[in-house]
Amino acid sequence: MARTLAQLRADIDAVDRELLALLNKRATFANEVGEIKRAEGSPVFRPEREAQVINGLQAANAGPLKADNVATIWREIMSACRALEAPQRVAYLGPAGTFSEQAAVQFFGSSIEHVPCVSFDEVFQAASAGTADFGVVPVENSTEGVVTRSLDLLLTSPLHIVGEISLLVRHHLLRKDRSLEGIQAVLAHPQALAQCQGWLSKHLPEVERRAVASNAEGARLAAQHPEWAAIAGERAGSEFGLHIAAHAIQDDAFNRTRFAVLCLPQVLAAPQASGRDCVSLVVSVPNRPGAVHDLLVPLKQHGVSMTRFESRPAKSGQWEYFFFIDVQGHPSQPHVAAALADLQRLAAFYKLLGTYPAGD
Ligand SMILES: O=C(O)C(=O)C[C@]1(C(=O)O)C=C[C@@H](O)C=C1
Repeated sequence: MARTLAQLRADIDAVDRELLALLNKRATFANEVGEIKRAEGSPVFRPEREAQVINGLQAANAGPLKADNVATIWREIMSACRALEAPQRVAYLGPAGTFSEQAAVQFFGSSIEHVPCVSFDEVFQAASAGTADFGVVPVENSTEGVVTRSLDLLLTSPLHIVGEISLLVRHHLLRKDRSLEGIQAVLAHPQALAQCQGWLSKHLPEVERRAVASNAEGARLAAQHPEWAAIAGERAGSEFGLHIAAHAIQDDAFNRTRFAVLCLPQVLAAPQASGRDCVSLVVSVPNRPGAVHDLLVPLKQHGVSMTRFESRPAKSGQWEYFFFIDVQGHPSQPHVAAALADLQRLAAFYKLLGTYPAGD
């Protein structure tokens, strides 16, 4: 005979008690791991280990839970266990409600100490000076291309990249009012204004577009000025009590932003190989014909795939460029190590930005 709702709920309660006991048992082990790490002076956060745990569980998952849900649940479990070992302070472009905050929480789980900053420069500063253990900054958007300030800061910063996360970015027009009537200015971060320019030109062609330090800052101001609207995500809307006057106004429905997770090498050295890794580097070449082509030859020769190639002016006034390159693999793999060594030999300037488990 089929069980009743009350019986099923009693069964769920019993399973929850078992899960709770098991989770606490797991947390006790993590605490012990924390003691060993403290004695060794080794880092608490081990992204490659977390990636292995999640990949292993997804492979073993018999369902009906979906693989994505397994990842989300264990990311939170490991976040809570990590916080017991030592709280991890994470800097990002604030205030509360930004996509950067969402990226930080999605990457580290919600058991972190938030360090909201007013600019990307301040995020780099916080993580370099030790006010935060990690920094999270956007590096690339699928509509607008690279986030130039982040790349410029990476070039000279002592921080290195230890992880990446990509978010689907949906921008809404947020306002005290639900209508588009009487809007005098639209406030957002310049990146968001650029990502929504098609919609703005069509629906609010006469309205001033005002750049502010972050989308959440725009939302905060729009909450105080009913004649202003902000472009931001849902998180910022609920944070500041705004309505969505127009939904998903970004020009590209699949608009994504990739964030880099940064820290000092003393906080966390390059993560070990997770099985699906990425290496980011920046190089420059002498200003002569064929130099860029020559630079890429070692990658082909050693069978290393390049997933990104971006140029930034070197600001020397000489039409010289820095090239930001991502390749697949880990330097512990001989073909990757050989390609990187050749690249380093050919480049006038070479800086390894980081080696980390590849994001989604
Ligand atoms: O295995 C470790 O090093 C742990 O500290 C345990 C644990 C986990 O909860 O599984 C927690 C934090 C680390 O980032 C990796 C994994």
